[in-house]
Amino acid sequence: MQSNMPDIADTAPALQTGKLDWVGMADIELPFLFESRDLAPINVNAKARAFVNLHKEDAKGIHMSRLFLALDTLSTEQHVNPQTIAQALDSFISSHTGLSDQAKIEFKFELPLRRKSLLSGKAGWKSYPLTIVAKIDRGVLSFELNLDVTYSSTCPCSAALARQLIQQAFVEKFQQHTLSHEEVVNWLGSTDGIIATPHSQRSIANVKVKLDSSIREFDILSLINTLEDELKTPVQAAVKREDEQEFARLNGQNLMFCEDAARKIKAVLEDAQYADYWLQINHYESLHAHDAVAIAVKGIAGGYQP
Ligand SMILES: Nc1nc2c(ncn2[C@@H]2O[C@H](COP(=O)(O)OP(=O)(O)OP(=O)(O)O)[C@@H](O)[C@H]2O)c(=O)[nH]1
Repeated sequence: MQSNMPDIADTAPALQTGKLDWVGMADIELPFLFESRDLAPINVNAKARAFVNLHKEDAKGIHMSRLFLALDTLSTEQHVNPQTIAQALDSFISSHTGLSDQAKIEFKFELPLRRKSLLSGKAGWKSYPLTIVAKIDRGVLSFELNLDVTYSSTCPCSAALARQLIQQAFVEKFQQHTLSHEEVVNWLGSTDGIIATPHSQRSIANVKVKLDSSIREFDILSLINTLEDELKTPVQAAVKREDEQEFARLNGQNLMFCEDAARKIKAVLEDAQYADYWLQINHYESLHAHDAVAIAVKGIAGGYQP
């Protein structure tokens, strides 16, 4: 049937000749089973982008269906891991002999993970936005992860200003007489004892890391744990009162500007020895209607740009 049909991608002349960097499809719906170290295979609903370059200057076009069907195999017959992604990239190239020598796949999805509460022993689901970019360029494979981690940041400046107001309130209230221990404890437990509170905000660390091309498996859980352990105040899933109190303590003990968060994350990414990294810290301010942002890269030649 197909052989009787016109196939203009193969036979028609290009309207205009020239090489193209990427040609393919975006926003492809692709549910699949995702594999990563220390996690059971997870069902995710990804949006995929699939591309090859078109280096044959006079070819009319690429064969979109061949890319689409290779992704479909990944979705229906395989689990997604570095090996199966590499196979799909290889099939992109081998199905475009003479047309392409580079291929790229991007998967964007939310990774749902069970996360433990701080103290109460409960657990709940928390989703992490994740993008995986895999490329093959003249036989050389590369992987990149792009992950968002959401946390709470309490402003150190606001905390200092609030402390000053609390001191002033104390001086005004108790200037006349000597205090008993009980009076101080009672006052500290009253609303008057905390006359001002520092502002804190929901914040997001966007982190992009380049992985070693020889990796056998993804290790998203350890990257998330490393980032959250460093920030100390990740957004929580299940929360009982004891967890909320612990969260308040952690916020009070980890006051941070966006610069502080950026330096913490930069240090852990350096320690983890990623081939390259890029990070952007976003503090979605509750004081301002605008946001506080800090950006850093590893700074290698030809690497990520800030
Ligand atoms: N190259 C290209 N194809 C497009 C575009 N928009 C839609 N398509 C369609 O993508 C469909 C699949 O293309 P092919 O992979 O060449 O399909 P096919 O010829 O049935 O598959 P093969 O026999 O493997 O070549 C065709 O029907 C094209 O019309 C576009 O902008 N560029």
